[in-house]
Amino acid sequence: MGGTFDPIHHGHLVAASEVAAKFGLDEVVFVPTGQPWQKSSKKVSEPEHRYLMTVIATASNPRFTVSRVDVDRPGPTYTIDTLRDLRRQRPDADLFFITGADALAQILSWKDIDELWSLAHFVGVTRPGHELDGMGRKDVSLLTVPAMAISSTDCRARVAAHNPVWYLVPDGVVQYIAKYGLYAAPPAEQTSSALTETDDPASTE
Ligand SMILES: Nc1ncnc2c1ncn2[C@@H]1O[C@H](COP(=O)(O)OP(=O)(O)OP(=O)(O)O)[C@@H](O)[C@H]1O
Ligand SMILES: O=C(O)c1ccc[n+]([C@@H]2O[C@H](COP(=O)([O-])O)[C@@H](O)[C@H]2O)c1
Repeated sequence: MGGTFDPIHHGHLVAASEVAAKFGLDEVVFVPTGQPWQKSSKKVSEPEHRYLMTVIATASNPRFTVSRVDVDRPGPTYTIDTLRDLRRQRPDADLFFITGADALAQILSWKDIDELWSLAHFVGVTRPGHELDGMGRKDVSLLTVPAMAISSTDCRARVAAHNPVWYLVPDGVVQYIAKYGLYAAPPAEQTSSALTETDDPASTE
C-alpha cells in the first residue's frame, strides 16, 4: 500500500487489514512516498518522519512491513518505480497495489499507466466521500471496507488547532507527533493566539 502517510491513520490500517484478509495476502508492505509529485503544491513532512510513523503504526502486526524504496529513491515518486523495485526484491510474489477510491480515481494520470497494470493487481477500497470506480478493468478489484471518515489532512488540522487525534491514529503516532512538534500551527498564528490569551483580562491564569 503506497501513501504519503502524513500521518498514517486508522483508515489506512483498516483498509490494509481488510484487503489482506479478503485476498489471503501473506504480507502488506506499506510504502511511504519520497516526493509525492501530485501533492507538490502542499507542504509535506520530511520522508523520515513519515517513514518512522509508519513503522510505529504497523509494528504490532506480524504481516505488516514498511519499505524504504520510495523514501530512498531520489526525485519524484512514481508507482511504476515502486512496483519495479518491489518486484526485484520479491521476484516470486504476486503483487497487489492497494488504493483508496480517491487515489484510484486519479490513476489514469499516473506515470506509465499502461505498463503499471501489468506489474500488479490493483485493489480499490471504499472511502467516505468518494465514488469507487474500477473503470471496468479486469485487473482492478473493488472492496468495501468499514467506513473510516479519517484523512491525514484532517489529522494535521486537528493537531494545529490543538484538538486531539487520539483514536484517529495509533497511540505511538500521537506521541511521535507531539515529541517532534509535527503539524503545529505556523509561528505567526501561535504568537497571536498566545498574545490573545495573555492579554485577555478575563484570564484567571
Ligand atoms: N479513510 C480511508 N479509507 C480508505 N482508504 C484511505 C483512507 N485514507 C486514505 N486512504 C487511501 O490510502 C492511500 C494513502 O493515502 P494518503 O497517505 O494520501 O492519506 P490521506 O488521508 O488521503 O492524506 P491527505 O488527506 O493528506 O491527502 C490512498 O490510496 C488513499 O486513497
Ligand atoms: O505513479 C504516479 O504517477 C503516482 C501519482 C500519484 C500518486 N501515486 C501513488 O499513489 C499512492 C497514494 O498517493 P497519495 O499521494 O494519495 O498519498 C502513493 O503510493 C503514490 O506514490 C503515484
